[in-house]
Amino acid sequence: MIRLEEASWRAGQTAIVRDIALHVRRGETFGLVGPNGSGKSTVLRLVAGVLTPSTGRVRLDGIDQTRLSRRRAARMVAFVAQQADTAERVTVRDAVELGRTPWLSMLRPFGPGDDRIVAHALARVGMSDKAGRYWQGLSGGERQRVHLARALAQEPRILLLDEPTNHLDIHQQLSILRLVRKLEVTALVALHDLNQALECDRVGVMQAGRLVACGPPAEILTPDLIARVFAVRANYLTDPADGHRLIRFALSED
Ligand SMILES: Nc1ncnc2c1ncn2[C@@H]1O[C@H](COP(=O)(O)OP(=O)(O)OP(=O)(O)O)[C@@H](O)[C@H]1O
Repeated sequence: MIRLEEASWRAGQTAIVRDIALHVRRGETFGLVGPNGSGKSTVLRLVAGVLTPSTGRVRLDGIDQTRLSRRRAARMVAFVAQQADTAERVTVRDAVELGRTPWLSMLRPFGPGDDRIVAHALARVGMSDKAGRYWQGLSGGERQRVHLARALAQEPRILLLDEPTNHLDIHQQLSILRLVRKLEVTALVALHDLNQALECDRVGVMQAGRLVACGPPAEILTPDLIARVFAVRANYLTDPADGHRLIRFALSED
């Protein structure tokens, strides 16, 4: 469970996110949407503990994020940031094995159980056949999937994903989102594609550093809100094949 209590973060004198009150329930997949620069990544970084709130609080399963030891936080939360990088001379398997680090110690070295978890994580993102490849030679989408596999190998209770589908082909986009929804984790996911956001349990909408709406996607992502926040015209269409609803966008002036 993730709870932000009136959390704000300032860079110098500039408020980047303000008074964010947000509760992501255990096991829920929560989509965070908003225009470029509205503060989505900053919220994720506050939850990850990369940033500390200037005012307010972030609680993870009831515990104040600032009171968690690094090791405990690393067991609890996995964060896949945008444009995350990795040392170049590692293989895909090495990169995913790093996800096991918070669980290892002198008395609990890497063992067959960890090997199985790593193999399973690679399989879940469809990268088993590339486990021996070097990071350097991977495509953008393959790197993205390896980062997700590392996060899965971490076996976190909370998964933070910053635009996980960017770089991915359409099959991978759909399968990664389905995977995240199926996982028994609390997932907070920053997304640009509002049709993908429709598949989340709930969504939060960021605008200019504030959370301006929060709730079930079909109730929140109305044409009116989309026009106000994203400055585009939105129409809901229904797929005649299966009745699935989707949004079509156009510039307001068209
Ligand atoms: N360390 C910082 N110092 C100054 N400004 C910052 C800092 N971090 C973020 N910002 C600014 O805060 C705003 C919010 O940034 P953030 O990355 O959270 O937005 P975002 O919604 O994730 O954007 P995008 O959709 O483009 O990824 C941006 O205008 C950004 O330039």
